[in-house]
Amino acid sequence: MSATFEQRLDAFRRLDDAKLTFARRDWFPGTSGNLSIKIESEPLQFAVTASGKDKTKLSPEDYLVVDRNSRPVDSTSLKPSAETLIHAVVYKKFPQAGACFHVHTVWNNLISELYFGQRAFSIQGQELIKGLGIWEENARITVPIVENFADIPTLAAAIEKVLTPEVPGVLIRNHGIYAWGGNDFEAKRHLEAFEFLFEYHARLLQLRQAVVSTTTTN
Ligand SMILES: CSC[C@@H](O)[C@@H](O)C(=O)COP(=O)(O)O
Ligand SMILES: [Zn+2]
Repeated sequence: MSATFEQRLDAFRRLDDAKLTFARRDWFPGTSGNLSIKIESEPLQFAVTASGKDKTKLSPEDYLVVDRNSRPVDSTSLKPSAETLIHAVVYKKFPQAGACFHVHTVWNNLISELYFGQRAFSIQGQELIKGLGIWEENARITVPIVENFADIPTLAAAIEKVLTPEVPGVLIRNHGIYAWGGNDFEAKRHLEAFEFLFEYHARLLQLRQAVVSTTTTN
């Protein structure tokens, strides 16, 4: 059965909210980024941003609904995000996921490049790890990093291989992050927590370097 008008409207409104919040933070440079919200699990249907749009703006042609094969469920001139396949991979792997957000930021790109050698970025003992829903004492998280394959099915397959239920996100080298959650509120919280951790860690490295330089030159 196809999503009802009310279900679509609700998903589109939630996407508007998320999009404007992230746009205010400059998380969509150069039309980058894509967002989705699940509408139905069985059969899978989700609302996703249309490809190539300026995601800092709202228009009546921002979103469309696609099926588990990333194909539009209605006849439309809109093209789903070029990376819709990645959203579909997340929803298929994690049936409890209800929203999936992708942004390109300088901090997530820096971390993805710095730690690509290890294919993962780990961080421990930072309070914002709780923002990922991980509450253990002195918790350590490991975010997988995949190569930025230009071919989207190849990229989606690489992502599928490294997805883990422990951490609701994956970095793509010199590209950006995909973060998801049970609903849009949770996916946003996860994305914000990841971005905080990336920026914190990158700035810490810079400051440590500055301290080392000061102490060695004085
Ligand atoms: C314009 S650079 C970004 C794109 O190549 C892509 O990575 C992206 O995030 C947005 O693609 P889109 O098809 O608009 O969803
Ligand atoms: Zn992208």
